[in-house]
Amino acid sequence: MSDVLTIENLNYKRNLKVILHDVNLTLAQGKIVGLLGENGAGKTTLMRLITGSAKGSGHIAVRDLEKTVDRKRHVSFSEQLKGFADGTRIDRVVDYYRLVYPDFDGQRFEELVTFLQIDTSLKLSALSKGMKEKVVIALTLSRQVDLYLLDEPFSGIDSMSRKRIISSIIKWKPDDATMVISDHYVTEIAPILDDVVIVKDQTVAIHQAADDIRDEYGIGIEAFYESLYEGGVKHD
Ligand SMILES: Nc1ncnc2c1ncn2[C@@H]1O[C@H](COP(=O)(O)OP(=O)(O)OP(=O)(O)O)[C@@H](O)[C@H]1O
Repeated sequence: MSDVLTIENLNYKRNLKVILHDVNLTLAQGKIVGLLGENGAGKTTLMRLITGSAKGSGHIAVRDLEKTVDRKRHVSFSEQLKGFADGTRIDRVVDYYRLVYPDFDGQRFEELVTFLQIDTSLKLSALSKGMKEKVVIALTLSRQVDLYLLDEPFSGIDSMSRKRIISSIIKWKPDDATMVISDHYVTEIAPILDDVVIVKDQTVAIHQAADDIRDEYGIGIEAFYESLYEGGVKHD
């Protein structure tokens, strides 16, 4: 399996404050990756750096391509909806996606809309937080790319909808694409994760296969994650 994402010696400061330092991370093709860390750890920033909407020093390559324009072409990032005015109808947003992203798959979007029970005639302003999140997920997953970045897709989402979203991720993720999902909670996504990446102390502190964590420490992902904030993990 080849690598989808390679990050080498990435550093990023904002107003002289170090936000992320010495980040090294390689993600293989076909994985579902949990990007975990507490509030303000730098998860969103890391995603912005990957797409090129934030610029740091170091190297970031998606499918060996380093130029921002190439990276944007191969990455579908959930944050992109932020640029639309509140009065925009969902179907107008979809028109925009069709126009701007040649890889946008309208058929796949229709399937997701049905599955996630979205009414596309509504304006963004008429959507609840959870509904908006579903729209973002449908749009993000409807592009055909190598790397998907979902930033906290479960915020404001009730538990039935969470289950649906998790099912949609499994169902619509292309086999050879990699999906990074950021969250503070891991309970619900833990069972579907292949890899766990933890951002702590302004860097990627841990990147391990989920199965290895279970084997090595004899505990689940959630307990492992929590133990990092309680003075480290203990081996069995
Ligand atoms: N626009 C900004 N201006 C100044 N500092 C910022 C800005 N955006 C983020 N930061 C800082 O960068 C750091 C990382 O923030 P980021 O949003 O990436 O974290 P996060 O892990 O996604 O957090 P959360 O889980 O709360 O969304 C924080 O210290 C935050 O204060």
